[in-house]
Amino acid sequence: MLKDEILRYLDAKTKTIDLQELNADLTAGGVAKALNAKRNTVSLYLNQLTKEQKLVKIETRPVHFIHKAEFEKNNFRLKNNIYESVAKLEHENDNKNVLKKLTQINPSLKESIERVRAAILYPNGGLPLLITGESGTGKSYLVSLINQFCRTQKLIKLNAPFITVNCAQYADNPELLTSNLFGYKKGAFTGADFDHDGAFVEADGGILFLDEVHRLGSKGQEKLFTYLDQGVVYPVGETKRGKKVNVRLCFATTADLDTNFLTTFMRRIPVKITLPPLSQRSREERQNLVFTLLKNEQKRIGKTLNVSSQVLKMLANYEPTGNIGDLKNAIKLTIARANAENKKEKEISITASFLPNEVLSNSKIDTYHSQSSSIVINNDTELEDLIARNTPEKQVFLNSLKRILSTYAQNSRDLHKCESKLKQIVYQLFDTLLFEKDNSKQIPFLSYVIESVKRLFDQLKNAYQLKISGNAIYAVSYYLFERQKIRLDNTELKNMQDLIQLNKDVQQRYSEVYQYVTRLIALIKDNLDIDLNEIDYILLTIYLNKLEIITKTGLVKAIVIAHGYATAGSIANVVNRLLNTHTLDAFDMPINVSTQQIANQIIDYSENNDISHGLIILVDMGSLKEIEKLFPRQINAPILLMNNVSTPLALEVGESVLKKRSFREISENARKISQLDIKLTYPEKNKVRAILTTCYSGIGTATHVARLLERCLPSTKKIKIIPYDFQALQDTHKVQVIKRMYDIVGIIGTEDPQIEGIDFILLEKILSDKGTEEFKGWLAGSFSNDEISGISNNLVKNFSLEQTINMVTILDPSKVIENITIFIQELERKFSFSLSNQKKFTLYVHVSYLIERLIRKEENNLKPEFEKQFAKEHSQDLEKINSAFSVIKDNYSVKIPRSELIYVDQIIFNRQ
Ligand SMILES: Nc1ncnc2c1ncn2[C@@H]1O[C@H](COP(=O)(O)OP(=O)(O)OP(=O)(O)O)[C@@H](O)[C@H]1O
Repeated sequence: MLKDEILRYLDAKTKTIDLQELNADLTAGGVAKALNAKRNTVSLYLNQLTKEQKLVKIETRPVHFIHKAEFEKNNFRLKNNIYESVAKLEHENDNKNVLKKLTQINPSLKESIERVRAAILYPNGGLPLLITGESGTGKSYLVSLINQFCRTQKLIKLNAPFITVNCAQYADNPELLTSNLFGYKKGAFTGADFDHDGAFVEADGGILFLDEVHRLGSKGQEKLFTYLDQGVVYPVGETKRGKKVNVRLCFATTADLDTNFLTTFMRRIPVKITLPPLSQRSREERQNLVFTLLKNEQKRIGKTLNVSSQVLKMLANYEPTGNIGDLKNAIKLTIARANAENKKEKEISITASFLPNEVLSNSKIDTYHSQSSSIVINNDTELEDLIARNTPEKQVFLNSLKRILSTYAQNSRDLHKCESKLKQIVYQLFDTLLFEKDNSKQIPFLSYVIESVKRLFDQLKNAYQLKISGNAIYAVSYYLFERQKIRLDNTELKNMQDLIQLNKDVQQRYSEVYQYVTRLIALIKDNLDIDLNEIDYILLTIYLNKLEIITKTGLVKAIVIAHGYATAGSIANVVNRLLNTHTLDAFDMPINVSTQQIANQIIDYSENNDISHGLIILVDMGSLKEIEKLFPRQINAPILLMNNVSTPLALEVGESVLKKRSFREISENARKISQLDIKLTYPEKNKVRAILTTCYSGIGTATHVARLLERCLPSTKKIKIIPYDFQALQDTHKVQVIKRMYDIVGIIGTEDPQIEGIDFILLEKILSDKGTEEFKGWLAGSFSNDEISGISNNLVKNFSLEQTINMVTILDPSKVIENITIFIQELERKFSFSLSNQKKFTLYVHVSYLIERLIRKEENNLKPEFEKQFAKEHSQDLEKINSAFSVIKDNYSVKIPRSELIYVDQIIFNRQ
């Protein structure tokens, strides 16, 4: 069939490909001509084969096609099957470091590999190399890596030959071996009917690998001297005119060097290395090899592997006589068996029952490493992540850092392009530190760090009025605990410039979380004396951004400023204790402090605390006039300034803050307590433009929508995106406060809160022509036309359903969509109605977020009385919703709490 023919043809052509000079043989026209077929039909098949991942398409002009597997065999792995250019394709070449990678996985080979490198890089064609080692220790494998290394380092041409001759195949016929190696002349022996070039001539310009070289015998070895000494080979039957060839020689043998080789031959091979058998490798190294082989198999079959800890342990302890070769076969067999039993499953569990008998009986009992847990290996799992489980913390840390920086550099230093990849690396790092390292021991310093981080988080929560999930405390504590052991010197951070740039990008991209992290790091430096730098800003910000950090709906901040050693502090203390919560902050000022210094203190406070809901300042001075004047415009919140502070006044204010009284009420009540001046100022001139996001199903989803939107806007902060609780937007008083603080441009959400004078765009309509136009209109005052058209392009990218769901969950979005679609169909069937698109969209967003919350065991609480009453009134409907959730419950092993059923009911029926 033509399609197969095309594949065979390109397979052959790819063998000798030179990426720098792609020729016409690899184009549709070239293929059509060579196979004498119609160009259109050939094009059709070429594209089909590309889709089937058998070919790789390079979109040069004209377009070229190469055989993927053949290319990867000789060169490097390709992640995609379509590339814009040869340069883009070459970008994937991480084989430059194949030898380095080998030593990362096999530390026992480090010294040998150093010598191999030195031999290869030796001027004028390198030095011959002899590799010894038991069968299956990886001799041939090492030579294949040497081959890749030579090509990618451009030591030989990309299409240079790589010829292997297994001398064992000629065990009984040394003459045949010699003639195959060196060639022969016509008539040299019976049957030599024509001149024949041997392997040496074939390998000219490339690599010749002689495996089982001890089978060469002494005569064969002697014949090699001529080449080794003069670079010339003499075909059998030719004694005068030798042929000059340039071949890099690699030899391998399982035999003893002293008894099987001529000493004169041995003397001519300057570099000899021995690969150790599995039994002489460390447990970590054997485990690394198991990971490597498992990952290779996973890639081959394309399914997710869930490998039990028992299997991991047994494989790591297996020391067969056939070494890595046998280990590889055992792993192949195990996975084949597991796969055969679970043919239809996309994820296969690899348990001990699938292991071959040899592994079960030969694997040593493991008593020492009883900690290890099972692992999941899927398409996204990188070998580095698996290896990290075995590596010392500093190495894990450095490896992650290097991967972050190289990913960033490879993506043209554009955070948007590599955001998800970076997140994956960071989450993996934290997971490794949290779950994989042996944290079971009681370590006093770790307990101290946990206690301190708890305290620091409390301060952070107070400063910014945040709600931070409990996980964060442990994740950050373990991180810091490991981090303080690591001292990084500058030589380890070669890409300092990139680091600084990435840090800036992260700051812009996640400005809100970055602000918290900055404060957190300052607190850590002060309290725990751990030295942190840009790296930590980047890692902590990306990690904490993943967790739910929600600004609690608005408490006003209040501070007491008084002269004297502890006046302000003691007033605030009393009030905080009486109110049983941290409500007031305090600043004690020296007696002779200037008003300007006080103002500076306040500005400083406003920069480190979330005062967006307002700031009350209680001072002990007689006149406010002077202070008020000193507040420059940068304090961007309403400020209520009161003088003559006393404990009763502070208590009244503290209580009012907790009760969320308005500034007007607070002022009136304060006047009842004492004689005082009160000034209220609004930052009218500096009002920030803001777009609000809201979602019927709660602040969590609104926050996610806000993040999606932030991704679309340039990071100029000309417009703030603020998530708001839908219920809060129903409260006219709260809306008034928001309006006073911000110039609200519009609201985007899943339900219109119907605020007078403020435009609303339905989330699902934002991509419609009308929605996008309206949104662009909102931006007109703040951005240039170019920026606006960039933003509208970003909208299309970020607001597809898949993207939206991708953003709100860590789960596989396509699976999530699939399951929610079934859930919605079930709902419609059970209630015999059909939901509007808007409702469906809301359900997709809400339920995907809900699944993730349930997996993380975070609940969305309702007031108990309300929940009870609601459940009583609508029990049948809640039951139907619950049973429609079966698909979600089964697939994610979660239970749906009653409060969540009520949320869904509210979305469907708008019931309050
Ligand atoms: N470090 C390694 N990482 C991953 N796979 C390896 C490694 N070393 C060897 N292998 C794999 O193990 C198998 C056996 O290795 P190889 O054939 O290179 O061993 P050998 O020493 O040449 O054996 P023999 O002497 O029997 O020819 C091969 O399939 C190879 O791909």
